[in-house]
Amino acid sequence: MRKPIIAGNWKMHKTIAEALEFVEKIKAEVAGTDVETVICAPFTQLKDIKQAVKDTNIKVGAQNMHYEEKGAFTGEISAAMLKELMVDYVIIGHSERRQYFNETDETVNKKVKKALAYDITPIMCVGESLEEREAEKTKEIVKDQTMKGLEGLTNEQVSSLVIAYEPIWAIGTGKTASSQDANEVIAYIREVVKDMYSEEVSEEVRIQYGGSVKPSNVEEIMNESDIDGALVGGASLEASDFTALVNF
Ligand SMILES: O=C(CO)COP(=O)(O)O
Repeated sequence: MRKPIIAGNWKMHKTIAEALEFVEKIKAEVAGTDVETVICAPFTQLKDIKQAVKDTNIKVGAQNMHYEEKGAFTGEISAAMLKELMVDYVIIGHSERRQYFNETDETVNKKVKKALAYDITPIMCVGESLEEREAEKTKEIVKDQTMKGLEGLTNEQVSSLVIAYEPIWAIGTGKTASSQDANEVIAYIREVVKDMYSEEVSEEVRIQYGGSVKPSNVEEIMNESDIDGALVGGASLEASDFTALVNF
């Protein structure tokens, strides 16, 4: 059985004080859940959040990292730096990073490998744009991104990571893919993983949906056969919404 995983992606929101206030509000509310609960926060908050959740089941993720070990990469953060903070997850290849920060399938692949080498679980994002969807290229795009992103990994590594299917047109727009559509694409990604690795790996890898997930639609999405979780932007910023998502 794949453990459900709800992850909040705060993007560029919250100060440390606001983050800690949020954590205090959700701690008790998510204490009894079997759902893996993850907060992906900006770098500046990670240390304090990790400290604040230390006696809870809440996991902490970063939103990006560099693939090199160290060096002259002004403004970047390495896997070792995240590991030092005991970060559990790292989002890799979010569409906003692909769009605004030149992230490519090749850098995504390098980052996935580096995160795994440091025992940080990657949440690797894939997803098509509106033009690509309208041109009926959704499957082609997600297949390409999945294959390139996961290239050269072991079965065990792929089984352990998380993939997030986030159609770009559904991010922050209020437009959600219908749960059936999202499930169909996610089942297809599972097929791609099966062809690349094995049936067992494809049954073990967890695949989330992301794009305008909110308390009112999370249950329907989570009830789909192939969707194991959600990667949530806007609705993860309010403690009451986030706890509702985790307790879907
Ligand atoms: O990009 C997302 C999560 O990574 C989705 O954002 P929204 O939930 O705000 O649409």
